[in-house]
Amino acid sequence: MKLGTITGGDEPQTVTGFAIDHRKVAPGTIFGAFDGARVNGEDFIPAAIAAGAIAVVARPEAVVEGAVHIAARDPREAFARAAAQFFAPFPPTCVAVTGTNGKTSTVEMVRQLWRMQGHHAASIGTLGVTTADERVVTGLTTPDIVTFLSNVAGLAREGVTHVAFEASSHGLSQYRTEGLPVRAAAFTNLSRDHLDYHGDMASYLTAKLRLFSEVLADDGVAVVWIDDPHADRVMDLARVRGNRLITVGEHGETLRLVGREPSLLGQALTIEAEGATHKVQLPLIGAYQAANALTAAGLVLATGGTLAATLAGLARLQPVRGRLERAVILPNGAPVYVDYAHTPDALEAAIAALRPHAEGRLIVVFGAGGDRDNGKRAPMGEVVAAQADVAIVTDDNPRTEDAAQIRAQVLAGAPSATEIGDRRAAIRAACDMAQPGDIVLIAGKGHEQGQIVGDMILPFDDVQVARDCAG
Ligand SMILES: CC(=O)N[C@H]1[C@@H](OP(=O)(O)OP(=O)(O)OC[C@H]2O[C@@H](n3ccc(=O)[nH]c3=O)[C@H](O)[C@@H]2O)O[C@H](CO)[C@@H](O)[C@@H]1O[C@H](C)C(=O)N[C@@H](C)C(=O)N[C@H](CCC(=O)O)C(=O)O
Ligand SMILES: Nc1ncnc2c1ncn2[C@@H]1O[C@H](COP(=O)(O)OP(=O)(O)OP(=O)(O)O)[C@@H](O)[C@H]1O
Ligand SMILES: N[C@H](CCC[C@H](N)C(=O)O)C(=O)O
Ligand SMILES: [Mg+2]
Repeated sequence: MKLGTITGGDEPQTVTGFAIDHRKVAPGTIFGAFDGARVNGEDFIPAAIAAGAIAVVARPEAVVEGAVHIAARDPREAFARAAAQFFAPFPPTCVAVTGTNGKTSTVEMVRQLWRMQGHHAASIGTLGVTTADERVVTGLTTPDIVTFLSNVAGLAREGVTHVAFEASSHGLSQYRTEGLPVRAAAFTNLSRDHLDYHGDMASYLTAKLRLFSEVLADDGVAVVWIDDPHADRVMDLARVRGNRLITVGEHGETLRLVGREPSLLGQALTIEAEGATHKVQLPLIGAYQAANALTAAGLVLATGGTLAATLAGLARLQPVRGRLERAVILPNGAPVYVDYAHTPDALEAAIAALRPHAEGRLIVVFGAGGDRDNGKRAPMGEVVAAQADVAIVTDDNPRTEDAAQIRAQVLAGAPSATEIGDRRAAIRAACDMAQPGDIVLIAGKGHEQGQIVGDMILPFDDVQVARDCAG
């Protein structure tokens, strides 16, 4: 059904659009008034109506005068449903990925695998909206519901039939990715992050599980990286709802990873599937990239891909921007890698990925973001202090916080680390100390193009800065 008109006033009125920010309301808009982390959207209802809103989705107790009040206990959910009716149709095959780490990598790999199988595919997430032809940056991992639905509908109009999107925990708890049928949903892993927003690990997990308990279609497929300790929770939900389950990993039923041999430019995977043993040369390094590749393969199998084509596709995967990306090789032969690790678990995974390739030392430059979970800072320091040979603590998007204080909280977990606040100077110091056989890892910013200080975004690209050091 297409939502075209709204009744409740004197006569039906034509709906022209949806907005959750009163500054984006035009005549004919349906406005969603949500209580947020900073302000209460209900305070902007009069301004939205003055700007032409014809209906307002808000809690029953909100005051709506001069427009239709669509009252709902959970206005975000009700708004998402209505907006989806307005923006439909969507591509027939949409899949979602949640988990603390690996969402961006997995959706990008799914997009690539689908494309290799001849589909018109796109991915949406931290890197923006990516199609075969272009990448448009949106700013958030999961954009707001209006941007999300209009983007997905726009892709359908362009002929895209397959979309893989990231469902962040923030996005799931704020209903930013609702309303379209999700044919398959994947879980990568759960570890510490975002507790500033969710409070504790149990609530953080609950937010992620909503993808499986509510968002995944009744006849959808749950794809699970089974080696994560929280995988059982996802599988329980799938069993209760009667969803088909695809499990991947060392304990996987569908794709069982029985061997992983690092090679110079990638790794040889041995996978048991459909009663046979398959060898795949994955052109990406690190256990974590193998995990994401298998999860992506699970999603492709869930949406009609054959085993043969999907496993063959893994051997042709292109690297994901900013994820163990080799930025440069220094004149003395030491490589410099850029990775988006910004949690303790991710740092451990990135360091473990590079360790087999380092004949000498592993030198790690890292920091923690401001206005984000401060409880992850010391554990990030601990991981690097324990796993790397040289640790350099620097700044990574201090935002509105005091950068020196963030560094001190990281250093609390890595007391012997070197502190160099200026990120460019820190990267230069790491490159200067690298000897032949060493590896430099610059963690935290990956693909990011700026350093956020206060409300300014100062241009900054780890890859470019590393190249400057080499030249
Ligand atoms: C904490 C958080 O997630 N905030 C997001 C959330 O804001 P909120 O609902 O709490 O909004 P609010 O600012 O309190 O305002 C409440 C309501 O009033 C409306 N409003 C507000 C002001 C005004 O003048 N007029 C008006 O109508 C707002 O549009 C909103 O609907 O909804 C907004 C619109 O969707 C987001 O822009 C905003 O993201 C902020 C900027 C943010 O930094 N979010 C980060 C933490 C985030 O979401 N990150 C995850 C990544 C996680 C990961 O991948 O690891 C992501 O998915 O991107
Ligand atoms: N499966 C995994 N297991 C452990 N660590 C991982 C895994 N996948 C990725 N990582 C680490 O997390 C970093 C971010 O990866 P990616 O961007 O794919 O995750 P994400 O879930 O999209 O992150 P974000 O929440 O910021 O959007 C990588 O650079 C790597 O260090
Ligand atoms: N999606 C993550 C990205 C963190 C990247 C890191 N560079 C930082 O700023 O902490 C977040 O918003 O928490
Ligand atoms: Mg991401």
